[in-house]
Amino acid sequence: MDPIPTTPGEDNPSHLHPTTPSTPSTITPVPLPHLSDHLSNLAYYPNPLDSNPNYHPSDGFYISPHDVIQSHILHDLSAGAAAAASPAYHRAGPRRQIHFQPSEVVAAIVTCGGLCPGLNTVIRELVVGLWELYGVRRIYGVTAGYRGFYDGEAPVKLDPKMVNDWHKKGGTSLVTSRGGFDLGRIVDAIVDREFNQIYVIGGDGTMRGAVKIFNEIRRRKLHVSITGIPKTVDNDIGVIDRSFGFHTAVEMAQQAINAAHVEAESAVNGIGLVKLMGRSTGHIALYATLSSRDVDCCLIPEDPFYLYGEGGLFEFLYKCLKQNGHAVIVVAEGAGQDMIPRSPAQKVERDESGNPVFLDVGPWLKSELKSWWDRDHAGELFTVKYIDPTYMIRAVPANATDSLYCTLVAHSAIHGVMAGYTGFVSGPINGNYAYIPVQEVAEAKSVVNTKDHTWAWVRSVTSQPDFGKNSGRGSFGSV
Ligand SMILES: Nc1ncnc2c1ncn2[C@@H]1O[C@H](COP(=O)(O)OP(=O)(O)O)[C@@H](O)[C@H]1O
Ligand SMILES: O=P(O)(O)OC[C@H]1O[C@](O)(COP(=O)(O)O)[C@@H](O)[C@@H]1O
Ligand SMILES: [Mg+2]
Repeated sequence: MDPIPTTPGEDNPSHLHPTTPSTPSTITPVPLPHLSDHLSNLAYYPNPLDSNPNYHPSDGFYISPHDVIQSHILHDLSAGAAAAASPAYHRAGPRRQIHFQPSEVVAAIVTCGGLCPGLNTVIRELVVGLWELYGVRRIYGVTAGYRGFYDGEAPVKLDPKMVNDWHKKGGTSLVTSRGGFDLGRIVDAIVDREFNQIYVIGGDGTMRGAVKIFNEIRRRKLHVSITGIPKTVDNDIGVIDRSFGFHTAVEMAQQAINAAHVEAESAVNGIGLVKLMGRSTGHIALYATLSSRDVDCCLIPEDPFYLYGEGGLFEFLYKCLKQNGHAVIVVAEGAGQDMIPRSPAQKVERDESGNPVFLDVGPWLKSELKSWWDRDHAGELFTVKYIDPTYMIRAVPANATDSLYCTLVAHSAIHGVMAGYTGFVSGPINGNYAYIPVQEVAEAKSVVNTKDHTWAWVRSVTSQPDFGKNSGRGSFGSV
């Protein structure tokens, strides 16, 4: 493929990079790193989609640097011009000119951190997309997370035939791991294996690692693009609307909540207690509660609760039992951690990636419930049925909605990397796919906002106490 000469105009490769829009606008795109930031004399080529029989690129097909997505689409018009000033991100999608010649691409795909429904779908779509859209033939899977770059099995050569049915399987066929982030050895391995496109699929920790790799690539002035594809079953990554796999996990959680409800309803003073994943955020618990409608109380890390006293959990539950004969509680694994007694060693325990290791809130709460009943209501029948679906909500293939997301996010990543962008993440912002600097994603965190309408909605469907308002009044004050 012949390089494109650099002539002024819309097709000038300099337009692949953020520029000042031709019409004055109050919207300034968030700058997106590009290989040309640290390398000079890059060549550009026509996009092979021009000659792909399945595509007929017409006006508007290719995304220009002037196509942006605003992060805030809700405005208070009384705030005047200031209302429109919110970060705008470059829109994801194919560019008219690409920087990588497909025959020179050596792509590496790696999955890191915990599982999430859809991981295998993203891998499949990266392989098929690189192969079919751009004609890339050298695609490798790095096994067992970041450590796989320099340790263990050699990268596996991937092709569409091999990954054909991966989307039907939960987990990651490339295998994943925590820890094992050795920056120097990872970048050395990238150089040794001549990888020039790195697709990193992972959560917040993975993105922090990707920032470091990106910075090291720039420091060494390597001709390597790196991109992050955000994966988090907890939905704890900021900037993007949500991660793939989150909706699937919420859907899976319904089975546990339904079972807890049936058990609770079928007992005298029955309590169904369900613990759901969510290390430091309660998104899964919240969405599972709202979609179920059988939940009486949703406990999340963002809304510290207490057990005894006026306005506390037990007072509320007693009311539920007297009114309805049963109650269903959903608790996120990160909730109530400050109330669970722990040894000094447990206080500082971390997993291999440095994440805090939590004590199990489920059995603790079950035991507290029993102690409360024995203490305050001895002689009355009481049952607690505890359900912990743990890995069952994430070790499954993606549902249809998440599957579509996986394809769109994988293709977005490919188009961006082929255009020479680097150090970025693809993800939906207000329903449209955007490119976001990986540094920004690594620093952003998505937590449940207990001041907004959604949390008010939870409280209105559950009628659970406003623990924040009442905090300090119970014998386990919130912290
Ligand atoms: N601050 C960090 N710097 C570099 N690497 C990190 C950092 N935090 C986590 N990692 C690495 O990213 C990978 C996944 O992190 P982890 O927290 O386990 O999962 P997730 O990415 O899903 O949040 C691990 O290999 C871990 O060592
Ligand atoms: O897979 P492990 O190491 O048992 O960790 C379980 C944790 O993984 C999570 O699914 C989150 O994982 P990530 O940080 O990889 O997104 C949490 O909900 C849960 O606490
Ligand atoms: Mg994480």
